[in-house]
Amino acid sequence: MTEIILDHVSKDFEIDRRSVRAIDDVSLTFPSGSFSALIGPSGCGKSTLLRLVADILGPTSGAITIGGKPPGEARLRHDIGFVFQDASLLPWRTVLDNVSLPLEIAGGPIGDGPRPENLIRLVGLSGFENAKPAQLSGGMQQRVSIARALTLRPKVLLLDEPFGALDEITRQRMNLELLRIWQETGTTAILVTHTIGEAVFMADQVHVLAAHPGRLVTTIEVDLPRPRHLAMLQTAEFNRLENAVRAALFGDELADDGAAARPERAHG
Ligand SMILES: Nc1ncnc2c1ncn2[C@@H]1O[C@H](COP(=O)(O)OP(=O)(O)OP(=O)(O)O)[C@@H](O)[C@H]1O
Repeated sequence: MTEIILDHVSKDFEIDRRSVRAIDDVSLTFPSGSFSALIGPSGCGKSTLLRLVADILGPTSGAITIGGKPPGEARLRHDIGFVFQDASLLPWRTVLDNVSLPLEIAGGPIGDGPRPENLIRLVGLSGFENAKPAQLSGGMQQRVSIARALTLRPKVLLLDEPFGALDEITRQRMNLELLRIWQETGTTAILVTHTIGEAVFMADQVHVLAAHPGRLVTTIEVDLPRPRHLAMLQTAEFNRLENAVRAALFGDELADDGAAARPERAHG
């Protein structure tokens, strides 16, 4: 069981000797093996929240548990895989050597962890084991970084806008691949995204955040069946869910825009 629980978590940063509240009293549960999305305007604390779960940062107040234990323990057990927006591969190492890097740092395989060659196959890069990052497209580089994040068989996969820099078509393909990999590995996944459709397509729950200070607005349950298919993007149910996320993101602004677009009616 790798349920992630945030219990009244707040995070302050010191900027110019001033304290800025980045996360304000967020309580969230990410069920074991679920796929969740975090969406919200720039500065609402999405990346900070992921970094708190990954134990890169500590909360100012409140508590976080991963499978009932503090994030520091999960990190030491290599239970957390992190994929960043930038693939951040080592340019002088081959695909295989980049994927193997966490094993080298950890000093060898952890239990019955997957072999790097198998992970490269899982992310669809068989035949590119000896390529250098510069010889790969952006999408292929992100596949390598996903394989690298899975090398130590993490129970938690944190994804900070992993496909933000990719074109729409590649992005959709990568999302489908990511869902396949997630279902095969059974991790608890949290995806940060700026795209409403992506959040709905990928997740079981979409958590909508607001900024200044970063806080939870609402959670939208996505009950679309799995596995997800691209055809679902065109269904009325998908549209309804997108609209629900949009309404939570924009709130009253949506209604105001509607009034502004109908000035003649507004004036009778
Ligand atoms: N290391 C830091 N030091 C000081 N302030 C920080 C630090 N990291 C984040 N912040 C502040 O915390 C707030 C939330 O930042 P964060 O990067 O988590 O937001 P975000 O929702 O991921 O934004 P974006 O969508 O633009 O990436 C911002 O006001 C930011 O300035």
